[in-house]
Amino acid sequence: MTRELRWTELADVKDELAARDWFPGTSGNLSIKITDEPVTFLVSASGKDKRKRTDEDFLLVDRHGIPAEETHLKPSAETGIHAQVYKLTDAGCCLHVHTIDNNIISEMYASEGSITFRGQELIKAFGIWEEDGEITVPIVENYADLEQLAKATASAINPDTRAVLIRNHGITVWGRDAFEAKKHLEAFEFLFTYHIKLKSLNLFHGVKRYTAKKIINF
Ligand SMILES: CSC[C@@H](O)[C@@H](O)C(=O)COP(=O)(O)O
Ligand SMILES: [Zn+2]
Repeated sequence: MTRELRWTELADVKDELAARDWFPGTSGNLSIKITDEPVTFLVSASGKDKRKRTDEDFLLVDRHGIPAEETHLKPSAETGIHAQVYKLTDAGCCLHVHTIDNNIISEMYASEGSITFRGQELIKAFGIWEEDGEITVPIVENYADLEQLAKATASAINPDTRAVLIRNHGITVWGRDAFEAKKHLEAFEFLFTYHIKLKSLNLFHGVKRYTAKKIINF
């Protein structure tokens, strides 16, 4: 596929995620691989309003995340994380979004260092078809030093990893192509929202039961 087609593909994904309001306050970044050897990829320019579609949304960078061509554009501040994902996985596209739900999950399970989902139909979106299939998302600290953050993300990635949560920051998720990366992102966000809602309901019913018992006791 030509670079122009890949650009359009990534711009279309960006529009779809923007329509979900997954880029608040210029947060988030996206990339798509262009060549394999050596690795080059298009990455979103830093600080842009990702809801807008322009000719300056992406720039080409090398495997280290350094611009591969003369440009006045600055690659995303988190390009180093994308570079690690391309180095360590078979990813063809990598997406990073900040949502309230992925932030809540990252904070709830930060001390455990990961969250594991099981018993959910949507786990099949990750190509896991076993009856008792499960998927684990590692959680790393949100280091202000972006090189350290990229290293922490890299060390959390193993062959089964499809995404990494950064504590109170967001998710970085990938797939072999743009379609798969978006599918994985949507599936993870579904699992996060489901988990938070179920936990809130349990909490609510727990409080109600507790209150009822107290009233009876009085
Ligand atoms: C404006 S808050 C978000 C940023 O600090 C960063 O985490 C982010 O996701 C976007 O950075 P960017 O450099 O535009 O790719
Ligand atoms: Zn971010």
